[in-house]
Amino acid sequence: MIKIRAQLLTAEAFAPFGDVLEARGAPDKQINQGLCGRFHDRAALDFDGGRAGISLFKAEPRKLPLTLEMVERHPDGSQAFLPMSQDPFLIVVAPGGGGKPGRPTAFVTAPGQGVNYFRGVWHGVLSPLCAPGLFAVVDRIGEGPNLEEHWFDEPYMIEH
Ligand SMILES: NC(=O)N[C@@H](O)C(=O)O
Ligand code: NI
Repeated sequence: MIKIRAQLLTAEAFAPFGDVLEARGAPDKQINQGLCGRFHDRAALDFDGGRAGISLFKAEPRKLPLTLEMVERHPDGSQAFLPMSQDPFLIVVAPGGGGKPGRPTAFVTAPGQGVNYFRGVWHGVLSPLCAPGLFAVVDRIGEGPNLEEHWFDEPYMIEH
C-alpha cells in the first residue's frame, strides 16, 4: 500500500485545489465600531444550475493512519467545510485531468482553518479527527447528483 504523509495545511499548497479559510493576520476591514475584523470574501463559490446552501454535518471522527479507498468530486459546484470547533480535520485532495484522480495529497488543518474545494476537485469525504465532528458546509443545492466517486484499485495509507 502506498503511504502518504499528511502535511500541515497552507493556502499556498492548497491553492490548486481550493481556498483555505482562516482569520489570520490583519482583517480586510474593521466593522461593528471596530469590535470585529472582517476577513472579506475569502472563497470562490461556484454553482452551476443550482443555488448555495448551508448544511450542518456531524461526522464520525477518524484516526490516522487511515486507509483511503476513494475520493469524490462535485462537477457542478464548489464545497466548503467550516469547522464549528477548534479541532483539526483531515483533508485529502488529488489532481484531476483525464477523468481519473492522480496521487492524493493529505493535509491536517490547524485550529480554526476551513476549506473550500473548487468545483470538480477530487477530495476525500469529510474526515474529522476529533468528536463531535461538527461542520457548517456551503455547497450546491440543485438538481442532479453532483457527485462522482473514484475507488482506487489499491488503497492508500494516510499517515501523520
Ligand atoms: N456527500 C456529501 O454531502 N459530502 C461529501 O461531499 C463530502 O465531501 O464529505
Ligand atoms: Ni464532497
